[in-house]
Amino acid sequence: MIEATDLTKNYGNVTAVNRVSFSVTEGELFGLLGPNGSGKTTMIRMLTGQIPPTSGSARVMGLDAAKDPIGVRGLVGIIPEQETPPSFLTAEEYLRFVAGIRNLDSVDERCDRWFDLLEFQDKRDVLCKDLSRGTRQKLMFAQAFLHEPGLALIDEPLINLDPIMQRTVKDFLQEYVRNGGTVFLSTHILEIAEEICDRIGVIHNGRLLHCGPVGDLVGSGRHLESFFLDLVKGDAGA
Ligand SMILES: Nc1ncnc2c1ncn2[C@@H]1O[C@H](COP(=O)(O)OP(=O)(O)OP(=O)(O)O)[C@@H](O)[C@H]1O
Repeated sequence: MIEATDLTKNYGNVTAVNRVSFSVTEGELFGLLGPNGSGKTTMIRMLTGQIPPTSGSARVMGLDAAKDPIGVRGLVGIIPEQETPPSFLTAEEYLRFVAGIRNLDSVDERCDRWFDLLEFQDKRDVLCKDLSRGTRQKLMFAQAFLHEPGLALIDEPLINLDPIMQRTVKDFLQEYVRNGGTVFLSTHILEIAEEICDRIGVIHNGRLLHCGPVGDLVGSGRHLESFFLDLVKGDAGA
């Protein structure tokens, strides 16, 4: 579903992502972990064709993300970091707007499913500008999955959600991959990765320091936190 080869992004003289290669296969829940400023958002932006790489390439669902960014965005679901829905639409109007752009059928059923699943039926007629941050995050979730994409790329999925809703979203993501979907998420919350991811990549200063199954760490009796801290601190001191 994702094949990144030597992916690199420079912003002026800052190298945000530095020759990163990895792949994600169908049905995987892959987590990209890294401290603040390590390159996670830049990586997701390149994978979704929002910004071109400086060098290297990314194939996403068979398309070159730099050469066919619109094609990629048509196929995948995306929840960008800190993005909020348009302030002048209600929650339902926004979902219908997305459904229209994506040319979806059964729009009533799709909207109802998401208002029910994430428990915000009572907010469907509220203007987005008047929604709480958590409810806006729910709406961003709904828009990303409305077309039932084969691959979803999510930047910090659980930020702003209360523990009950975090549980709902984690359960949903795990069921989604059990049913053949693929998820690429970025986070600096290690517990999320440890709990739900099949495989993790650890990025620091734009470089991928590690890529492997979470089960390997658990099997070796290590906690992700100590593994992560050793990797990142060791790299900082290198
Ligand atoms: N548009 C930009 N122009 C210049 N530098 C940028 C730009 N976007 C990101 N950077 C820099 O690139 C590096 C990686 O940033 P990025 O946002 O990808 O990290 P991140 O891992 O998502 O961080 P966080 O967890 O804090 O969201 C940082 O040094 C950041 O300051």
